[in-house]
Amino acid sequence: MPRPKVLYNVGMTADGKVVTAAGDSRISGEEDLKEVHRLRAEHDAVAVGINTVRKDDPMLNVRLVEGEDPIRVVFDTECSIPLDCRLVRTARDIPTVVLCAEADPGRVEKLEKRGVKVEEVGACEDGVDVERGLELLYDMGVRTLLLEGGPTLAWSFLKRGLIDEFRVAVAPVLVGGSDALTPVEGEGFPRVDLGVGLELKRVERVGRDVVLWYEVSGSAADLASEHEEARGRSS
Ligand SMILES: NC(=O)C1=CN([C@@H]2O[C@H](COP(=O)(O)OP(=O)(O)OC[C@H]3O[C@@H](n4cnc5c(N)ncnc54)[C@H](O)[C@@H]3O)[C@@H](O)[C@H]2O)C=CC1
Ligand SMILES: Nc1nc(O)c(N)c(N[C@@H]2O[C@H](COP(=O)(O)O)[C@@H](O)[C@H]2O)n1
Repeated sequence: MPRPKVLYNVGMTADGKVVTAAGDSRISGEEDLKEVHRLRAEHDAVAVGINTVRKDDPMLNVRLVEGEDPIRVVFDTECSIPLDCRLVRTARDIPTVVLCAEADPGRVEKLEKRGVKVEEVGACEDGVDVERGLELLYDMGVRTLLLEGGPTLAWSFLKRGLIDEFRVAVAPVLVGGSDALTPVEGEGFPRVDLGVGLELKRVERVGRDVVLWYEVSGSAADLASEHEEARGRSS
């Protein structure tokens, strides 16, 4: 089934964290944030997991450069997105879609009254069925998706071969913290040779940050089936 092309973008410290153990995720420098807004404007939709909404209360719009706002998408298993978060409060002005596994009709009504489109796409082992969710976005006309995290949702995409490109802005700061999250969390692959291979396409200095832009090497579908086979062989 066709799905949108997915770019996963994060801001990371030089020691590999996307948020401190205490919850501060203001990592990218000013110039990179402008680039992120450019990327938002170039994509049909931008997606995050519900924890990112809870922790950051993001806007996910285009405001640091000129450009159109993308559709904002939240992967929210139980449709628990707070009614007073900024995404919901601005859903009448910027298209906002909540993809959930299942939803209470009363909750759906409250969200839809506020302009949010709620789609029940069913569940997978991690939460919302991501493959079905991407197919549905494709049916809605979304051809390009900017995945902005967080790392738990990113693992769910990655292990299914659903990330095509990875862009990381490395900030010149070390924060430590064994509980501080990295760009991809979840169970992880058991061996390095089972990991998703990347090909470096570009390195650039953006303000004080260094941006690394990778393509997933090989087709995502091939990688997903290779990983399945290899995981079968290793267990
Ligand atoms: N530095 C950066 O660029 C970024 C940092 N962050 C930080 O990451 C943190 C949030 O990340 P996480 O805790 O990893 O949460 P997350 O934002 O990835 O959300 C995970 C939650 O989404 C729901 N979900 C629904 N369907 C799912 C699926 N198929 N797979 C996985 N989860 C699914 C589940 O309830 C799950 O607990 C925040 O502290 C935020 O500040 C987030 C984005 C970018
Ligand atoms: N690229 C990048 N660098 C960082 O340092 C970040 N903290 C993030 N965070 C992502 O952007 C969202 C905030 O968006 P708004 O400024 O509110 O529009 C945040 O929730 C993360 O998804 N990204």
